[in-house]
Amino acid sequence: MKTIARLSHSRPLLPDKTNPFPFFFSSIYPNPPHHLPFLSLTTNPSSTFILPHSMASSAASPSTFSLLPSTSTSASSRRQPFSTHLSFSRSPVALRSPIRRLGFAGAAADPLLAIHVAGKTSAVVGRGVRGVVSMAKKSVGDLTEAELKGKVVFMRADLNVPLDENRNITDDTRIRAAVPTIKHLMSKGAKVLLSSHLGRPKGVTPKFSLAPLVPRLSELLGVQVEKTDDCIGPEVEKKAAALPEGGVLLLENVRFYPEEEKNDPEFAKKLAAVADLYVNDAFGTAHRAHASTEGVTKFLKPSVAGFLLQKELDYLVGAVSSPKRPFAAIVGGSKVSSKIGVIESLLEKVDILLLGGGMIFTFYKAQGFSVGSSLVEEDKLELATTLLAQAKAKGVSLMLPTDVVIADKFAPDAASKIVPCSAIPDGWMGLDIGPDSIKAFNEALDTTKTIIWNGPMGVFEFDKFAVGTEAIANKLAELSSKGVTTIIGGGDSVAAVEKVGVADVMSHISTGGGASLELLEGKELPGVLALDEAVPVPV
Ligand SMILES: Nc1ncnc2c1ncn2[C@@H]1O[C@H](COP(=O)(O)OP(=O)(O)OP(=O)(O)O)[C@@H](O)[C@H]1O
Ligand SMILES: O=C(O)[C@H](O)COP(=O)(O)O
Repeated sequence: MKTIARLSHSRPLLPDKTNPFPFFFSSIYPNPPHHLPFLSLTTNPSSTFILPHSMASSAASPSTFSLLPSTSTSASSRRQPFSTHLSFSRSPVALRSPIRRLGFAGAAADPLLAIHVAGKTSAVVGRGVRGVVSMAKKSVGDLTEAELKGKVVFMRADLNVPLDENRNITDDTRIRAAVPTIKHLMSKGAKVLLSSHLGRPKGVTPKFSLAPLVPRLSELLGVQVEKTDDCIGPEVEKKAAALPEGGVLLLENVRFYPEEEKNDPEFAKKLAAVADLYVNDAFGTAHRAHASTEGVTKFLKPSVAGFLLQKELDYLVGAVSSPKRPFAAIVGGSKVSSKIGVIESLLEKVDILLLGGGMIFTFYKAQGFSVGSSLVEEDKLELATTLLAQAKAKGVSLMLPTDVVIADKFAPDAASKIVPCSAIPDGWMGLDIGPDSIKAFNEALDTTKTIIWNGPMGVFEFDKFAVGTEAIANKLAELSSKGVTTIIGGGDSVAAVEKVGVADVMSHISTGGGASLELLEGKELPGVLALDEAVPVPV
């Protein structure tokens, strides 16, 4: 990960397979990675946001916003392809109030930051900012050795990894991501009860057992991990009592009990029964108010955030709340309906919004274009028009692709051609963004300092229609190496980035699909909210 290379720790902190986030062993980030949004931003409240010359000049001209076709309703004017030039109707100075660029001091001004975790407020101390208090969550890194040594820690991780038909792990990312927190606890002499769900079982279902994870966990942790056949009850009590300091006990799938997802307090109490304290590192499940993510905090004190949870929030909340600007979001995927909340929320934050994937055809149709047999959500046409108007009103440069790759059927071997987005023939469907759009998107991205990407640009599962998605992945990789903060938000976009082989280059790849979406929508995550507050730090 390139982020690591930039650290200025006095000791080498290089990532390896067992420790992808070595800098999180530092409890208060003495020298956090400088490209994290909250750290690279100025703390001078009177500073002026300066746009590159070309943008600043267009900023002076609000009327140049023209990413949409002419508002004329005449058929001929409507059939012109979209113009996609960039423009900013905001005044550069008024882009964001200064407080938004104050890193974690912005917590008081931005509710999103109120759910942040501890460990970095010191980064802005003494830089001329006064009277603002960070409302952060307590981190496992804040606990002293005395608070951990010999203590039984109930640690919730998201070890929901994909398994093949032979129950071999096909992607161990989530296991590796949990390792730094587990190792930290081990090194402090804690006894770790590791809890997770796998899949969505209805009752006890052997194929959803966590047993296949034991060898890989043991290998990554360098100790023999023991496993129980249950997650509560006498077996857990007995094995927990026999656990040595630094030992790890993997509890069976917590969702074998329906009480887990019901957040049943009695069940939460049983989960907590043998533990002294709680660490939540399950970012991927933090949007669920379940017994092991939320309920258990009522019975265990302290209840703190693990390093992975902390890192996810650092990037996803930090980037959205206090981005280095210009800040762009790329939103793709199949449906507008699944991304409405994300788009609406991002319109409040970003300077540039690029839309791709299946959802664009709903926007085209809303503008009066014929879209052939492309994916369209008829009941979202009005919404699409509203979103375009909202973008315009907020001065966000919203870009839709100007050309698309169309196919005669939804299949990997379909016949295909490139057409302007206004000229999709009947019987053809758009399955990718075209080369002109890729060029325009790349040019827009070249101007940015922070990029969040959620959702593929096309049907990337078919090689023929993966060009747009792969081009964006490569562009983000290139920009990452130039210091742009690049954040990939879960699910298919992560799969695409991995397919291209550039995952390691990105600033942050989220381990949470649903959780990262909810966070980007501005929703509060119950698994984070339930954790203890850090001691307020005046900054
Ligand atoms: N033009 C298109 N027509 C139909 N389906 C498309 C098109 N472009 C992309 N898709 C499909 O969209 C799916 C992803 O959409 P979805 O809304 O699930 O995104 P997502 O999974 O939420 O993204 P992420 O996981 O990154 O958040 C992919 O399977 C892809 O094939
Ligand atoms: O895979 C995920 O997104 C998380 O593990 C959460 O799983 P869930 O959607 O089944 O709650």
